Amino acid sequence: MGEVKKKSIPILPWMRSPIDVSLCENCPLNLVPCLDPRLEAALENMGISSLFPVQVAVWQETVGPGAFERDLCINSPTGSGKTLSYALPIVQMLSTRAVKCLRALVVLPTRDLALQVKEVFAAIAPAVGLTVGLAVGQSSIADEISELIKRPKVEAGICYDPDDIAYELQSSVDILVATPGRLMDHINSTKGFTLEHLCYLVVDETDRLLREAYQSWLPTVLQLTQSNDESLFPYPNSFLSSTFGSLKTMRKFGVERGFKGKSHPRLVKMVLSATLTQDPSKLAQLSLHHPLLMTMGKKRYQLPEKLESFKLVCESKLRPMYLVALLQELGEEKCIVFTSSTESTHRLCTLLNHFGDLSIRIKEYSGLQRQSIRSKTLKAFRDGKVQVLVSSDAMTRGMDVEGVRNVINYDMPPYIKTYIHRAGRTARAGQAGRCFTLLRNHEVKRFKKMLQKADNDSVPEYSVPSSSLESLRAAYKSAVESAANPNISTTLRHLWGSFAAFHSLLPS
Ligand SMILES: Nc1ncnc2c1ncn2[C@@H]1O[C@H](COP(=O)(O)OP(=O)(O)OP(=O)(O)O)[C@@H](O)[C@H]1O
Repeated sequence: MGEVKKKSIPILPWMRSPIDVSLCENCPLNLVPCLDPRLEAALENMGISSLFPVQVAVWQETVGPGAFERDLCINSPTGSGKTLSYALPIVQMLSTRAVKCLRALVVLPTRDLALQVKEVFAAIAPAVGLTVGLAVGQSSIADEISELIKRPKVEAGICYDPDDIAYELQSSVDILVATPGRLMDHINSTKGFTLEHLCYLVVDETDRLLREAYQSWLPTVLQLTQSNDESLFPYPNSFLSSTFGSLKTMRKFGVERGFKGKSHPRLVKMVLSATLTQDPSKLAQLSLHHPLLMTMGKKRYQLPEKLESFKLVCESKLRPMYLVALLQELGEEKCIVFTSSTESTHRLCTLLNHFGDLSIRIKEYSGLQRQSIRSKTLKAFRDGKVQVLVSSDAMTRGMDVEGVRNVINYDMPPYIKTYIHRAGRTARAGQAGRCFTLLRNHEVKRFKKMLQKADNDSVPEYSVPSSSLESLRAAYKSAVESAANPNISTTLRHLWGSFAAFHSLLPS
């Protein structure tokens, strides 16, 4: 029997002729056409003096001659400035709005990422009188509602039924940054929360958001923002509420300014990723209008220009020692260490913290932790009080921390996409950075093949001095031995299970 050929997914026709963002150059702010001077000043306050290529290209397709005619799919490397590429045109377009209502929705997969993106909007939107809200479940739902919905003043002591005044409730925000779960909570049960005026929908980290259904948030948002004649309901309100429950977010016809000759603006969609999916069935979920693909260069997978990749080949049992030796080599530089799961993150971190005095502050950053602990850790890392974060993939995608010079893959990433997102925590915004991957012998070939997908044909080997390794043996032995102590915690005993085999390698 002949070899079974892997079925390749056909590329959608519009994906075959992308706009090459790498043909754009940085553009000084004073040369950006139509940029509101108040936004120019806000950007300068952020330390930004010119727009990056992806920002210039998106500006041209939105505020510029493109005039938001097409939905945009932006596939541009990690750290290339995708957040501002959508935040700036949206804020510019909304700067002339007369009435406050929710007009832009940005959806991100994690709370930390949403907080980060909100900060970018918050740095520019107030300059033109716009308000940005957050729906991520960081505070109680009641607190979030009071941030998002403006309630009419009520005479002291008079109780009222919110249903009676629902028509008076207004949005307190023009732009909302949300995670899917909390967004659905507000759609389903927050009185006065409506998507009927929504003009812009941004789906950031698209491939991850499309992979996980999150209570069907996307079909719900698309359904609630459809403009069609049916939204001119001839039915009484009682029918509406019995049919749709509290989903009073039907888009009204003609309530907004016209858009390109139409009586109602189309909902403009912008979807972004450093590893955008090409899968037609996934993209179909977005119901894109005449989509335009924007990519950096011709290759599907791109690593940041100034990223250097290295491999360290070592025996499985010696990896903790190699890791510590490498961390010591890197000295004070901020570093993120990636493992394959939250469990191994926890185990590795526990081991590192029992490694004697390393003079390196190392912290775990994991989805198993409470948000308050994670936020504290991230702040300490940003402030330089912690040098090394140990994490698994889910928590750090899209994370932007200034000064991260190194990324270490303690466990080899399973896919090139994973490598790109991990490595992309360094070498951001045109800065240099290094990504080290610890490999076992049997992984070397697979790793080489994987990196070839990102046009990286040869990854040099990085060797840690054998003297450093030698000097760590005793500390490693005692960490392993303390793990064997029956009086210590289950976690350490678990570690002992993993590392007991290493005993034979230790000096007697
Ligand atoms: N025009 C600019 N000038 C200087 N710095 C910028 C500019 N635009 C963005 N930056 C900075 O570049 C960094 C990366 O930006 P951003 O987080 O938007 O990247 P990204 O493309 O979304 O990356 P990822 O795919 O990893 O999420 C941020 O620290 C941001 O402040």
